[in-house]
Amino acid sequence: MTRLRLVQDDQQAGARKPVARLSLDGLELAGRAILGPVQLDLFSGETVALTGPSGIGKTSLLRVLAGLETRQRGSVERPKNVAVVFQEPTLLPWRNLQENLCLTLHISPEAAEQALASVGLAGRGGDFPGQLSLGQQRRLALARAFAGSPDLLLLDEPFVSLDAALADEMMTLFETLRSGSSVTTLLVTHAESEAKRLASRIVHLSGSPATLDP
Ligand SMILES: Nc1ncnc2c1ncn2[C@@H]1O[C@H](COP(=O)(O)OP(=O)(O)OP(=O)(O)O)[C@@H](O)[C@H]1O
Repeated sequence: MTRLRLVQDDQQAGARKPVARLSLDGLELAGRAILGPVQLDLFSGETVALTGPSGIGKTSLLRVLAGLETRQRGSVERPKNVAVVFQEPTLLPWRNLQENLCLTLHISPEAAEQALASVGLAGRGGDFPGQLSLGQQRRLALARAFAGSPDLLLLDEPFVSLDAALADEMMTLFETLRSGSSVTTLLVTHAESEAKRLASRIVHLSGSPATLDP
């Protein structure tokens, strides 16, 4: 049985009220223990990187936080307005870019156009997702996440399998969008360099048996 351990730098915890709080006793999927006891508080405006080897349970933890996975034991507190960006952009292929933004975020066409412009897609609102490169689709997915002004942003390896130049461009874009917002972010990543560049705090999912280091 895989058991997991979360090593968390607790310096920032203090008495502040977290924006999101995960108090997990465990998560079993298909009869297998995936996650053990995990306590994770996310505080206002911070970007926390969640790292760990492949298959350890990073995406599962993110899904629990997002409310997409409900089979866990334990409690999750999250704000109302949560945005999730997955590895693969999840755009509606039969809707144009402007509709993709307006329909999912309930924002005006003008706000949608502004969001498109913020990621270098000005004037492309009438195009369909299939007409975009993967890099452009990923930029749009990021723009959509920020355009909804989320209180909590959950990113699941949004820069993975991009060439180095494009990954760098995406990270710069993320930094720009984040600088105009007070969003609290959890970023799942394999890449130490990415975590160091983007995160104010790094937590590491690892170990067997499942325990939580102080
Ligand atoms: N719906 C599911 N049913 C059964 N097992 C699952 C399910 N989803 C994930 N798992 C298993 O849970 C474990 C953790 O998967 P998860 O995707 O959370 O890991 P990860 O750390 O995000 O991996 P990677 O870095 O490779 O994306 C894996 O062994 C996976 O096979």
